[in-house]
Formats: sequence, C-alpha cells, structure tokens
Amino acid sequence: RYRKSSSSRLPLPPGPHRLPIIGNVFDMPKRYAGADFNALSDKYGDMVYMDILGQPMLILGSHHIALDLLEKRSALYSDRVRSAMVDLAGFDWLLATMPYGPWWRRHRRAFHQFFNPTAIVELRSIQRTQVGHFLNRLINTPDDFYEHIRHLFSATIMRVAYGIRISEKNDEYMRIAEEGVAAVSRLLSPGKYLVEQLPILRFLPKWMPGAQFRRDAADAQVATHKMRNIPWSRSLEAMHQGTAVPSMTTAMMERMRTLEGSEAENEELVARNTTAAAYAGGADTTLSLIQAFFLVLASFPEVQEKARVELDAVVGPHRLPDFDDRDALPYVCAVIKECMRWHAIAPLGVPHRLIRDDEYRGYLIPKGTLVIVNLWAFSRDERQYPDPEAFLPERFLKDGKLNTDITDPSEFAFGYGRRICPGLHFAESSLFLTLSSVLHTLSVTPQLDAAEKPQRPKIKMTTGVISYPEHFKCVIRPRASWAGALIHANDQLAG
Ligand code: HEM
Repeated sequence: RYRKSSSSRLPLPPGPHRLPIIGNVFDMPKRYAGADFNALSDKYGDMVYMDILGQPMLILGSHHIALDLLEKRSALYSDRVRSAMVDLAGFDWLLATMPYGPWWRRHRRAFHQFFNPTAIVELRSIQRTQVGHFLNRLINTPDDFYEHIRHLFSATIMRVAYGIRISEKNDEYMRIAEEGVAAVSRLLSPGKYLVEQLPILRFLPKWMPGAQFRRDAADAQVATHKMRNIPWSRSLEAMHQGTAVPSMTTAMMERMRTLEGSEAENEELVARNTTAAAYAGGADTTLSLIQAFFLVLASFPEVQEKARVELDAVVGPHRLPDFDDRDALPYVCAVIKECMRWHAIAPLGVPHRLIRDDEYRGYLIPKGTLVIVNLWAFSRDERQYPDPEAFLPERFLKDGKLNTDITDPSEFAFGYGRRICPGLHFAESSLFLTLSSVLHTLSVTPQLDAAEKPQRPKIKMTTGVISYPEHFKCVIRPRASWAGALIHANDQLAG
C-alpha cells in the first residue's frame, strides 16, 4: 500500500486490493460507463486508486477534487496517456491526444484565435444560416432527423474551418470527415485493443492472425489522412483561384505569408491540424447533445409548453430567437443547462496524465497516473441535483432568474484546467441558437401506436467516450402555421 516518494513515505489513495503484476485488471469496470465507475467511488470514496498492468489510475468522484488537482495544479495534470494505437495510427496530429508541451500549446493558441469568446461573434451569421436550414430540413423530412442533426454541425464547421459549403445530400466532404471521426472513435474505444495493455504486440506483422489491431490502425490512418488533407487542399486551391471565402484556413494562410522554410512548414502543419481538430472535437459531442434534446422533448412535454410561454413573450411570431435574447430567456437557458446535466455527453471526460509524483490529502499520487474524472457522477450528485434522473429545468431557477448557487454543468461537462475543451464557447452558442429555435418553432412529440396512443421513447444511453441516446423515434412538425411560414421565409432569405 505504500510507495516511496522523493520526500516522504505516503500511502496510495484507497482502492481495491492489487494482485501481483496484473494489479486491478479484474476490478476494472467492463463497460466505460459513469455508473460502473461510480460503483467503485461508492465503495472506496472520491479518490479510487487502481493499477492496471502497471498503469496507475485514479478515479475522481467529486467535482471539488477535480478542481483541486486538474485546475489548481494544472501544470502537473495536463498530459495525456501514451497510447500504442494512437502511435500505430499516426494520430500525432490529434489535439485531444497530443502530449502536453510546446507543440500542443502552439495548437491550442491557434485554436483559441478562432474560438475565443470575442472571435466566435464573427461566426454568428454562419450559425444562423445553418440553424435556419436545419429547421427547414426538419419540417420537410422529419423522419430523417438523425441525419439532419449530423448535417447541422458538419455544414457549420466545414464552412467555419475551410469555407466549404456542403451539399444537401451525399456530400463528399461530409462523408470523408465522418469516416475520419468514426475511425478516431473506434480506435480510441477504451479497452478495445489488447495492444494498449501489452505494447509488445505492436511488433506483430500485419498479416499474422490476431494482428487485426494493426489493420484497424492502418485503415484509421488512411481515413484520418483524407479528413485532414482533402478539405484543406480544396480550400488552398480555392485561394489560388481567388474563389475562397474567408475561413480559418484563409486567415491562417494569410498570417503565415511572411514565413519561410521549416517555420512555414510547421505553421502550415499546425493550421491543418487545428482545422481538423475543430471537426474531430466538435462533431459527435454537439450531435450527442442535440439528439438528447429531442429525446427530452419527446419524453417531457411540459418542457416545450413552458418554454413557449417565455419565447412567445420575448421573441414573438415574426422572427427566430437570436444570440442577444439569451438574458431574457432564463427558462430556455435552464432547459439547456438541464440537458447538459441530464445527459453526460462525455461521461468520463478525457483522462489527464500526471507528469510527476504529487501529494494530495496525505496520499501519494505517482507520476504517470491516469486521472479519470467521473463527469456522469458529478451530474448525479444529489446534494446539488436532488432526484437526478428527473428532467427539471426549474432546479437552475430562483425567482424567475437563473440561480447561480447551483453548479452550472458547463463547469464540468467541458473538462478541466489547461486541457479544458477549447470549443466550449462555440459549443454553447451553437446549442443556444439551435435549441431555442427548435423550441420556438417546432413541436416534438412521441410516436403514436396503432391504437393512437403516444409511445414514450425508451430512455437509454450508450456507453463509451461519448455517450448517445439509443435510437428512438419522435414526431416533428411546425408548432403552428406561423412557425412553418417563418421557417420557410427565413430559409429562403438565408439562401
Ligand atoms: C457540448 C459540446 C462539447 C462537449 C460536452 C465537449 C467536451 C469536451 C471534453 C470533456 C474535453 C476533454 C477536456 C479535458 O481533457 O479535461 C474536450 C476536449 C476537446 N474539445 Fe470539446 N466538447 C464539446 C464541443 C466541442 C467543439 C464544438 C469543439 C470544436 C469547435 C471541441 C473541440 C475540442 C478539442 C480540440 C479538445 C481537445 C483539447 C485538448 O486536449 O487540449 N469540443 N471537449
């Protein structure tokens, strides 16, 4: 139970008994699910220490401790795990898995220039146009709402990052980006590949039985190579032809005009990685929340009724909600906060890695420890959120205003410290515009069965790094004739 640290002999944090060599392999939850990791916290406390084949791991069950370690000591806790699959697939370009250091910092800085709170104001007109198209698609072909949700983020980010306008159906750029994102998520599925635990396996040749991971890594490398390079090259071509519309690519290429040699090459690499990171980081996260929002609407009808009263008074029937309406729409904002809490998009965050031995509350946390933050558990903390499985926007309201005494789920849903999600301001503004516009104009109800009885959708979430609602159906239509007319008129105006 003890390990010698440089300055003292301190115990390791509590956790299940470790067996020789394999450590806690048998104690590790089988599924990457918040509830399963939380069972360990219930047994051992808010810090659970485990050792998986020599890899130290700490599971944090409290937002407070996550702040103490990942935020207040962020200089120590901002590295990422070294992954055999990430190396094999050549994912050194992926911001989310990049080791902590100057190269990573350079990417964060580049990213921040476009997605900081001031810079994102420039992106509002793109967001408005895309939300307008989204509403129109929803009322034209409501049964395809899954596809429309996917299309919304793809279209927005392709336009922001590359100035590319994607087509309504079967768009090539969208397909390439989707395949890239899917390859990344497949490859980073926790526990999927034995090679992560036994790195020696990486030396197996590709053709040997059991070397499926090598073939998967090679396929992922091809898919992500296309994702990073095809839209980027298309955007550069448009610049050469003088037909490019302003985007992250054009702005970054302009800025590096005066650079030469390796400096220019490195800067171009940073720019190419940053545009791809925006797609890879934002696509499935935003999509997961919007899917959950439709599930909420089909499951809890009173939410739409209450939101409409507020929207009718503040926005009215002649326009869609806009960014500046936010402060006047506390109930709508509370619905969005409750959505972020009720559905943990990244239930276990993205693990941080500790770069040297640390001491906390009388325990030693050894260098190299992977710190897993149980965001799902934070969102179910009954002291903050009584009756946590219920969907209650009112928990964020007091006297008709937002109640700042309740922890805003955005304080943990986007992670912590220097690794905090750099897309959070953009994500929040996109979600506000999308969700408020849907609430203002559409009615989302459960499907009816043969006897015309409403069939409430099943509420079940998938497990994994990103969690989604399991497939469900709902009925989507304009909430009144003025709403349908408004959607059509707005979409035609946007072109
Ligand atoms: C509701 C939507 C979103 C949620 C819940 C979310 C959540 C997260 C979380 C939990 C992390 C890990 C933070 C940590 O390590 O502590 C992360 C990282 C990241 N996110 Fe997001 N995210 C969202 C949207 C976006 C968007 C829209 C973008 C891009 C525009 C984006 C880009 C990234 C990137 C690049 C990283 C890696 C940062 C790094 O490792 O340094 N995310 N996000």
